[in-house]
Amino acid sequence: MATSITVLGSTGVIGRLTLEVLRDLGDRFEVRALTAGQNVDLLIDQIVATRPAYVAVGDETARKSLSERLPSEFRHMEIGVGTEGLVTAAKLSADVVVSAVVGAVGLLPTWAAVDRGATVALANKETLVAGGDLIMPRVTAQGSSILPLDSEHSAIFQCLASRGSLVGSVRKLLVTASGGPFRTWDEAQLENVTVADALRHPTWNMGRKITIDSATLMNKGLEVIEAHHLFQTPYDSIEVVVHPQSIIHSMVEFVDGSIIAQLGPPDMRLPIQYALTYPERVKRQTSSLNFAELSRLSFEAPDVSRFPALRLAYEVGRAGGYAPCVLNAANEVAVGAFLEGKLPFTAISKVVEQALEEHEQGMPGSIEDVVEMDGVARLLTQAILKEGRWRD
Ligand SMILES: NC(=O)C1=CN([C@@H]2O[C@H](COP(=O)(O)OP(=O)(O)OC[C@H]3O[C@@H](n4cnc5c(N)ncnc54)[C@H](OP(=O)(O)O)[C@@H]3O)[C@@H](O)[C@H]2O)C=CC1
Ligand SMILES: CC(=O)[C@@H](O)[C@H](O)COP(=O)(O)O
Ligand SMILES: [Mn+2]
Repeated sequence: MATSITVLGSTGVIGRLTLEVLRDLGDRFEVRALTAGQNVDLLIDQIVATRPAYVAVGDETARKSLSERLPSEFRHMEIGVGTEGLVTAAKLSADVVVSAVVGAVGLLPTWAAVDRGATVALANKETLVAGGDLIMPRVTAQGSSILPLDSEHSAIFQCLASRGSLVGSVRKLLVTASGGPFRTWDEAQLENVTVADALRHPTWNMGRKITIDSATLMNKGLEVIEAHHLFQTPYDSIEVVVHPQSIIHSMVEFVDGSIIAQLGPPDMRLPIQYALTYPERVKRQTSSLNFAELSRLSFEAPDVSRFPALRLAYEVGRAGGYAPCVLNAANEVAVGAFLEGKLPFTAISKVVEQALEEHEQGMPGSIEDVVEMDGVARLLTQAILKEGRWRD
């Protein structure tokens, strides 16, 4: 019988690659539901190609546009809207939910999928950053599982899959980072970064928000928190290593000093397929890495003085409570402002730091508390931007 699958964020970079991998895998999968934000044209193509039972879009305007333009044979389809539509999609009885929306909008649908014991293939790291302390125990309680799609976490997952003894054998996780487009830029150059500069990632082709996060190293910070939750590893045992070629996707050092690394070309179809077919490895038409041509793999330490977002992420991870949720929400707002040309690049982490200084401390008791704090932190960050308080 085919495995049923729901893709949240099917019109994004990861969503599109997921559908490509599913197409290549043939009839072992069937699509149950798809969700998009605003890209109705692409969603219509995806509906025609995969024939889901349910779809959802970001808002009422997108719903109206979709229902008017759907080919007649799909006119009967139920179309969900907004967070409610995402949650409905996640609750449908698919075996696997690919969580590939961007941002904390993924919190409630990812929670809904976990809550019904589904397997979640997780790209949406913001959800785990904001709500990981509640989500991971829920995964265990509900018999759900989270399979990482993020390349570094897939790499670590693959390294751990090959270890002999499970408990206590890991010394540290080594999370690799490309260093982003500004790895070699000095502080004066960073003051004059343009949006186009920041969107030019050296090794990966990704959505706009994560591309900016890679440029500030916030992406690596979010990934450290993600690794902490996924692999139940203390922050002192998670190290970031800058590796500009993005060939080693991460490594695990074991207590005997041995290190296992996962390597491959920078192509997200690999971790996506690994999660979807886990624990099987299925043949793919890919070219092998040519080590003679690669010639050099290099490594350096991250510079948290030029890229303070990474330091902030370690700090909030260690602090716990609402702090990681606030960091994430403030970052989403600040990155949005940068992309609109309203905030300098170097101000992104200053805005986040200011929001962390001003926010209310505390511990969320439920996922709804996290969603509420996400909203509060966004309003706080907008006020910080409006009043320029990040300059203080
Ligand atoms: N791209 C990559 O290589 C990697 C991405 N990730 C993570 O995966 C996630 C997705 O990244 P990526 O695919 O690059 O991002 P994209 O921006 O390309 O895609 C985001 C998806 O989310 C949808 N979306 C955005 N906002 C909303 C909303 N408010 N309501 C409903 N749907 C919404 C978009 O819809 P639409 O386009 O129709 O508006 C789109 O389908 C992120 O969390 C990212 O950090 C992790 C590792 C690698
Ligand atoms: C493909 C992927 O997993 C991204 O998260 C990638 O790692 C971003 O690159 P950086 O290492 O530059 O953040
Ligand atoms: Mn990654």
